[in-house]
Amino acid sequence: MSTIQQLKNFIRHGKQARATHADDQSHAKKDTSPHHNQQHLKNNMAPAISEPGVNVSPTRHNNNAVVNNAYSAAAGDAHNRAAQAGNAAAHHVEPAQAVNSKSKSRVPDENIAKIVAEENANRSRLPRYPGLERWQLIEKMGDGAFSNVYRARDLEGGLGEVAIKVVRKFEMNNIQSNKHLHPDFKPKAPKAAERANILKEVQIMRLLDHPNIVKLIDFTESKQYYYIVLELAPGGELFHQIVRLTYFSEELSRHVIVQVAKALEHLHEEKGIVHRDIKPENILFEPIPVVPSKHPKPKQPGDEDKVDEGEFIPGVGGGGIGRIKIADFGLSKIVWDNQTMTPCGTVGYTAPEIVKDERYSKSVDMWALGCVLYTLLCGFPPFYDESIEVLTEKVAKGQYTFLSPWWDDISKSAQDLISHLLCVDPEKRYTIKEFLAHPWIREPGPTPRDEKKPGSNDMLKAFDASKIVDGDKRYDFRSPAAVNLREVFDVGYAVHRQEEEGRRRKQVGGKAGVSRLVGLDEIMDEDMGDSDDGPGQSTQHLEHSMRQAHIRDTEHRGRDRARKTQPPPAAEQQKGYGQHSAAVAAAARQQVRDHNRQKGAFELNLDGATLLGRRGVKPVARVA
Ligand SMILES: Nc1ncnc2c1ncn2[C@@H]1O[C@H](COP(=O)(O)OP(=O)(O)OP(=O)(O)O)[C@@H](O)[C@H]1O
Repeated sequence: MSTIQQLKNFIRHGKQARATHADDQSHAKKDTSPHHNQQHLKNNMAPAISEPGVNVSPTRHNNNAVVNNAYSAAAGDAHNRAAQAGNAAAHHVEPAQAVNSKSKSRVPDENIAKIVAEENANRSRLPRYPGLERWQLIEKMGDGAFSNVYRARDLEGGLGEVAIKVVRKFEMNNIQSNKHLHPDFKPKAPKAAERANILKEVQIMRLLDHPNIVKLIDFTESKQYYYIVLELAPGGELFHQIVRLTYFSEELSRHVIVQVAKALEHLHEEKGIVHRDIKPENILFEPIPVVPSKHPKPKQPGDEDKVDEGEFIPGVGGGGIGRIKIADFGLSKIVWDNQTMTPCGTVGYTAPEIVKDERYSKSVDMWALGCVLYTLLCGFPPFYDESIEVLTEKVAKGQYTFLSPWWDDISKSAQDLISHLLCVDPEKRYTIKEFLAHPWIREPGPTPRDEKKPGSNDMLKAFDASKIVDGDKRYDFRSPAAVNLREVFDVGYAVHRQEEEGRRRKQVGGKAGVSRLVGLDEIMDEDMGDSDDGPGQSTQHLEHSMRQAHIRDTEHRGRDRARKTQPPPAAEQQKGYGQHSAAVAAAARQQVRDHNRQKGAFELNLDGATLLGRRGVKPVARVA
């Protein structure tokens, strides 16, 4: 199968559940019927989300008559909304729901629709989940394919504020039944794979303890949900700060990228883990107050909308960005050395051929690190084209440029470092150690930029950042602009990962007897023989071991952290959580589906704008 075909499949199938979920959301949001409005007050009395067959007993929030009445009414309304959501799903022929009745899911259709509707009907009305009584949900911060992420407070006090990822098991169960709608979708055991992926993510996070990696605090589950309790990164995604600041100074870019690199060093060198999804969405941060610039630079034409980064304070940060934390280990793998049976990087001596394999595997993260650094410095990604075919080719051939005039004032040393990361040959690409030893990292000299940067913001405008405002208003990350910027990142990374890992798999597969890299993914894919009737033995085993995985010793760490990470009031305005995710992804994927339907081709569309179309300056490609 061609790379492009694989990519199409990746986009269509890997992300479809998220789109389905988002479609439900948009329908729920659009409901302005009188009935809906009448029920609004009652709805604000959030019903606890019940599990089928589980009685919902009154909690301390609803143990009086008034609230109980409201609860019943709201529960009734939830049924109506569920029906609407169900209809909406049917209109969209979103497979996860449309074929649900044919699946052997243990959760009946109407209950799934009800739960999804209750979860998503009103973002300001937070659901209550069975088994999460210890936590008070404060705010929804983001969502993923099968999950919602909330900021929450520990009602028992010790752990302060955390992020809780609530993962819906039932959608994972149902996604397997999509395959007949997509002829080329032939997963081995999708239910097992999806569930195993979550467990694997938790399993990997349990191994990690680093200041630049979001810590796992606890893992529990109910019948229908997994609950992953995580250290809170109160600033949200770095992505939002890039959109906000347009581009970063070299000092701030270094501050960010060094911390990401330290996290990767821990993963690669100490734990033998590859992250495989390093991108601005998965780089979170702790906010700091912005110190106004002592000598504000005059704004250049085209930079009118750029928010001033403020003073950079060495060792602390700038632009509102303090400590960096990388998150989302959903695609991560342990790279095993199957001679020593230890994860690669954990032993002092490793045979040359293994070092080579290991290097290939980890080099995917180094490529991504180059993409992130490039983007931080200029505000747009290194690889872009409106056509997915051309984009694929550009990524495969490593065709990028340090575009003039945007790169004119960025140091040659930074460009040199990037060129060692965006290097097509993984053998020549910098390792994490080489990266950290580069002069731009170790001996930062004076940086020539920021004096003059004509029209740099126009590049961002190609992504239509018109809704971005400063002050206490939130940015509109649901805009097509943000959709497209994210999509460009996602597609670029996916192309590269698939290309490089596919090539490697072929090479390694052909060499019998040579040590093989075995990711936990592959172990799972091979071992998880789940049937429709229930999880396979390996999944069960893993689930069992995960149930034992309550991480008690984090209570201390949590307490310390809660003290340290109270965001200062000024920083409050800086945060930008990932509430866009589902809507953004839905819009993007809808666009993709429409394009596929209309043209039979897959293209990225920037609302008719080419990346350079609106900038009004002729680009000069200088360095390839
Ligand atoms: N520890 C955290 N602190 C603050 N925000 C977080 C945290 N974890 C996740 N988020 C927010 O929730 C979003 C979704 O989280 P995450 O990427 O882990 O979910 P996911 O289900 O794996 O998503 P995807 O399907 O895109 O991979 C993040 O992009 C971020 O905005």
